Amino acid sequence: MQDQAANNGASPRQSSCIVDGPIIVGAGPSGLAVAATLRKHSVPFTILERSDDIADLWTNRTYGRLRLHLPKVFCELPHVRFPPDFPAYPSKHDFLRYLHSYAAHFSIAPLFGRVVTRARFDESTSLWHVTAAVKCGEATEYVSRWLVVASGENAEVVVPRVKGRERFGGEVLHSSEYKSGERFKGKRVLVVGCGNSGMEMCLDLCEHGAIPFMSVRSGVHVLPREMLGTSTFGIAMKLLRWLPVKLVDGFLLLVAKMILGSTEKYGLKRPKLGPLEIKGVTGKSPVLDVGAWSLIKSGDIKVVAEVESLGCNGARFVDGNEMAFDAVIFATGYRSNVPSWLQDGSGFFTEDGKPRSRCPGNWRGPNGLYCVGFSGRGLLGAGADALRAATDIAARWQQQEETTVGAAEATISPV
Ligand SMILES: Cc1cc2nc3c(=O)[nH]c(=O)nc-3n(C[C@H](O)[C@H](O)[C@H](O)COP(=O)(O)OP(=O)(O)OC[C@H]3O[C@@H](n4cnc5c(N)ncnc54)[C@H](O)[C@@H]3O)c2cc1C
Ligand SMILES: NC(=O)C1=CN([C@@H]2O[C@H](COP(=O)(O)OP(=O)(O)OC[C@H]3O[C@@H](n4cnc5c(N)ncnc54)[C@H](OP(=O)(O)O)[C@@H]3O)[C@@H](O)[C@H]2O)C=CC1
Ligand SMILES: O=C(O)C(=O)Cc1c[nH]c2ccccc12
Repeated sequence: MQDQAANNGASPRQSSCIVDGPIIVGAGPSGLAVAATLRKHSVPFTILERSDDIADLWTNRTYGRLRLHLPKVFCELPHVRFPPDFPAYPSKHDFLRYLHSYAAHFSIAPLFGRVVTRARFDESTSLWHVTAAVKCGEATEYVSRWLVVASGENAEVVVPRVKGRERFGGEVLHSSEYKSGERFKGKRVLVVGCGNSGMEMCLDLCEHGAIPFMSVRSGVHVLPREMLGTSTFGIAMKLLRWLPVKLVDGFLLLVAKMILGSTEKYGLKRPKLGPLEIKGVTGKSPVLDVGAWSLIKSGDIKVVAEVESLGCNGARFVDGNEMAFDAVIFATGYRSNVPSWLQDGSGFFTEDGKPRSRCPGNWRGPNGLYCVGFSGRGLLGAGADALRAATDIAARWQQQEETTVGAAEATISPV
């Protein structure tokens, strides 16, 4: 890394350095997988990570009971298998252990505490200028030919504006702040949202003696995590090799109905598009049930309508019902933060901060821009993107090195 200027005179203080190899934004699974693959090709890199450790989402923004909900073979990063003693569905602690040893194995040392606030492409030099806020208003500009966006589809929380929220006297939190149901024992808790987070928190609340209510707006596909002893996801992947997605969805829904019964009867309408098709088209994940469904059937988890407003001690719903609650937890999902920092002149990303083109053509943008972990296919998709992006960068890096060495040899060779 080459230091360019101590301070350009602008306020706040900003230093600038040209880095060797690409700049990677984010040290989650995607950023680590890109770095590992670059390491294999002997390409240097710089990772900028806002938090003070790797895998911030998994370390700090997930609940205690979380397990991978896809079988382990679908969650491994490129080049390193999970240890053989890992369970079929590793816990978040298992997964974190793996990620730390992955980073150590490839000697990946991100620069922590660097919040990327701006990235712009300079047409005149064909270089990316990436600004990262460090602390106390200080900032550093990193300059490179290549920029890898690996900041995640789940970078920021989504909390809807609900009328009367400021009047509600109980605790309000987002699922990313929820650790365990222990402290809600005996409390009436409204969980807004019925994705995997909403479902699993309701299950956890029940198991800790709380009284959960799950507010549903538009419904969701609930699938058993396993069908006849085999993972539903694994079956779907196998069938997709031979059959179109609509047929596979039809099969999954038929078996789900046989195993779970009708979900509509309990207030969970199924979307019009099938579970895999809707995941591909909108990114909405089906719920892979790990136990909440039977508690919905037994009435321990109560399904309620969309929230209309909050009051001092409870909520009003769009169907006119009103109920008292001690706490409200928004399990309303996440969003990308790319639009807040990437100046994307070419419109490669949408306003939602996801690549405009669909998988598999979504990992490479113009001008040395790459995008890893935005294919809506979880860790499996992140690993595939990482391999493609890092291999492409490595080829260009090698080319550049050869040109530079060639030019240097030409300069020093005797005439
Ligand atoms: C609760 C939960 C459970 C999940 N379970 C599964 C599962 O079982 N299987 C599966 O396949 N997928 C799962 N997912 C999907 C999840 O997106 C992936 O597992 C994985 O975390 C994606 O990795 P990533 O590196 O792309 O993003 P992240 O893990 O979100 O990592 C992005 C990193 O970028 C950093 N960052 C963001 N913005 C900036 C910035 N401006 N400057 C600097 N750094 C920044 C973040 O701090 C973070 O460390 C789950 C998601 C959630 C929320
Ligand atoms: N064990 C595991 O592996 C787990 C994996 N995950 C994954 O993490 C990702 C995020 O999941 P999750 O946190 O559940 O988020 P999701 O985006 O999947 O679900 C959000 C939920 O909140 C609802 N919602 C959003 N906005 C509003 C609003 N304004 N008013 C009312 N309801 C609203 C949505 O309803 P609507 O459909 O109407 O918009 C939906 O039910 C997913 O990929 C998921 O699969 C999460 C937890 C556990
Ligand atoms: O946890 C998620 O939502 C994931 O992104 C993993 C995932 C990728 N493809 C899927 C299809 C069905 C269910 C989960 C996933």
